[in-house]
Amino acid sequence: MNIEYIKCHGSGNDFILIDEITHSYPFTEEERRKISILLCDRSTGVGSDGILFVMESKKAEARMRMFNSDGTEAEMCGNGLRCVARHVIEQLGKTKVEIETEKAVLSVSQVPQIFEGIDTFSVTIEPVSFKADSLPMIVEQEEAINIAIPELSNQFTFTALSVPNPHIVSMVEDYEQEELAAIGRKANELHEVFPNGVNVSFVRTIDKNKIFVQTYERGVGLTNACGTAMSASSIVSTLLGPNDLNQPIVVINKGGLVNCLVEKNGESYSIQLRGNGTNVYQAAVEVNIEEGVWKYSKDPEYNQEENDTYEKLKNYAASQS
Ligand SMILES: N[C@@H](CCC[C@H](N)C(=O)O)C(=O)O
Repeated sequence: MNIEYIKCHGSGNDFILIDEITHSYPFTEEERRKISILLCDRSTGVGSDGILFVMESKKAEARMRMFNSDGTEAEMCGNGLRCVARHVIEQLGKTKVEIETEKAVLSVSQVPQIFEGIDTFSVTIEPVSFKADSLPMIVEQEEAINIAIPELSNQFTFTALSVPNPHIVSMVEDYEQEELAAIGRKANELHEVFPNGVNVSFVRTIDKNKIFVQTYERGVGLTNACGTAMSASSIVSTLLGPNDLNQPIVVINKGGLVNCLVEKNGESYSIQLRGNGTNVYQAAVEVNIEEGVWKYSKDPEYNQEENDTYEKLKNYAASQS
């Protein structure tokens, strides 16, 4: 099967975007899983954190399905949704569209640039729930806010929330990356507490309304950034840290930065996640799914200027962390 794709990223969280609206690929569910494992592999595949399948929708301008590099499907993907937002916005020549995701139809739009030269997309992250059941997380309390999870750590405390994929977030003063990786791995093996796995984030306060977030992603491992995790972390840092509702929070990550605006309506939270949706290159691959092999049928064509501009944002972000 010949598959055209765009290699894209949101804050260095990179994806293979496959447009099933302009190309009708006859993927079965099992094939989507196998293609994700085959192509996302960093040593033998194209290499990426996941695949974004852009599909027809009856409820919105398009539908996004996101598969992690281990072939599991996630309920939501914030950085990926910005890449899909850009793709659909450019295809339709609009500045605002709606995208269907597994749990909700979400508004996405093009907004003023967060950094010079960086086309910026805003995506709404909701529904948000602190109910342990919503992750699910098996715990005595109905909500797990700033609690110890001795199976994971004797040092850090965690807050659990779904946005709507599952996250636990710890506000830390300092940490070693290896500690986060070890806790992330443990959490995703602890099926008696997290039956569907969980994304694990460490949040460091840099200043008021400025945080650094790193995430061990379910189905992937440590990534440069995770959009839903930065959204979840922004909420937790308004609850437990110095950050404000309705004020843009600058979230620095290993791959760049985004802005998160946390809003509260009654008891419900939502987040406006704003950042890049960078197209790194376009290419095509010939894939034999049964044999698990692939080769380029069209070599990558890089968007040099766009990539160079993003490097400037990345360097700036590194100077801020
Ligand atoms: N990187 C994504 C989240 C991808 C899914 C996640 N690994 C999960 O399984 O929930 C983001 O930007 O939100």
